Amino acid sequence: MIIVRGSVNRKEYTSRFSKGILSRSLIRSELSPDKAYEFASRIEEDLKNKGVTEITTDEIADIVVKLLDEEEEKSVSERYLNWRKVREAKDPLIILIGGASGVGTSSMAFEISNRLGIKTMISTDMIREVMRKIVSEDLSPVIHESSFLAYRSMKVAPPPEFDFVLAGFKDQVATVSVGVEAVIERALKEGISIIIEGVHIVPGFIRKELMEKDNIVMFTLTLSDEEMHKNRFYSRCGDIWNNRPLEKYMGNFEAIRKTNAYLEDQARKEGTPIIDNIDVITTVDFIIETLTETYGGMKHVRKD
Ligand SMILES: Nc1ncnc2c1ncn2[C@@H]1O[C@H](COP(=O)(O)OP(=O)(O)O)[C@@H](O)[C@H]1O
Ligand SMILES: O=C(O)[C@@H](COP(=O)(O)O)OP(=O)(O)O
Repeated sequence: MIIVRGSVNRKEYTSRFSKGILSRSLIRSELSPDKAYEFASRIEEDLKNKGVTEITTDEIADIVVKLLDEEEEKSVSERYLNWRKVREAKDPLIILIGGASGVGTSSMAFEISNRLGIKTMISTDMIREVMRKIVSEDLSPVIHESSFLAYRSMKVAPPPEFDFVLAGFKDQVATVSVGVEAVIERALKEGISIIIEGVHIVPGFIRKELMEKDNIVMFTLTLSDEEMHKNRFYSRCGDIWNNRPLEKYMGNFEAIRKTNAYLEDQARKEGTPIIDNIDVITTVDFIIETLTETYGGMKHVRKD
C-alpha cells in the first residue's frame, strides 16, 4: 500500500494512494477519462515497482507534470498546475460570473466548478427567487419580473431620455445584488470557495470593499454574435428539464441584447475581465488563467 501525505487548510492528512483521485485531477486538466485513468495506473505501477510506500502530494504532482510534458501538449500540464495553484491558495475563492440571459453563465460556472473542484455554486436567479418569497410584489415589483422585463413593473416610469429596459434591469440588479453580497459575505465567513453566476452579476453593483479583495474575482461573459446568442436559447430550450418557453426570450431578444451591451459597457468601465463566450474551452482557460494571475499568484500560496 502507498501512503499519500498532503495538507489542506494547513491541516496535514494521510490517505491511501487512489487512482480515482489522481484521475479526477487529470480529467480537470482536460485529459479524457480513459487517458487519465491510464496515467494514474502507470504512476501507481511505477511507484510500486520502485518500492515506494510513502509519497507527498507535491512529489506526485512533479511526477504528473513530467509525464504530461513528455506525452501531452504543454497546455495540459499548465492546466494541471493552474488547478493546483488555485486549490493551494490560503483564502476561499469567490468567483462571480455575469452575463446577459442566454450567453452561458450557468454552463460556464458548471465547467469552472468541475475544473477547480469548487463544490458550492449558486445562481442569482435562485437568490432572486428567495427574495421574491420574502419581499412582496407591492414592496419591490421589479424583482418579480425577468431582468429584461423589469421595466414593466416599475412603479414610476423612468424619464423619457432613459432607456426603460435598462432602467428596469438596473433596478432589479441593484436589489438582487444585496442578496449576492450576503452570499459573498457568508462564504468569506465560512471560509468556503463559491461560484455565483447570473444576469445580476454586473460590474459596479457589488460593494467596492468586497471587489477590492483579490480572492473575489468577477468575469463578464458576452456574445458579440447575435445569431449565436439566439441559438443559445434554442440549445437551452432543447434541454429536457428546461421549462422556460423559447418564445419569452425570442420575443424579448432586443431587450436582452440591450442588457448584453450594458454589461459590456459596465465591464469596460470597471475593468472587469470580459470574454466573448464562443467556445467552452477558450472561456474556461481564460477564466482559469486570469484567476491564476490575480489569485493563484505566490502571495496567496500557503507559506507553511
Ligand atoms: N461556450 C459555449 N459554447 C457552446 N454552447 C454554450 C456555451 N456556453 C453555453 N452554451 C449553451 O448555451 C445554452 C445557454 O447556456 P446557459 O448557461 O443556460 O445560459 P445562461 O445561464 O447565461 O442563461 C445552453 O444550452 C448551453 O449548453
Ligand atoms: O431574469 C432573467 O433575465 C432570466 C435570467 O436567467 P438566465 O436566462 O440567465 O438563465 O431569468 P428568467 O427569465 O428565467 O426569469
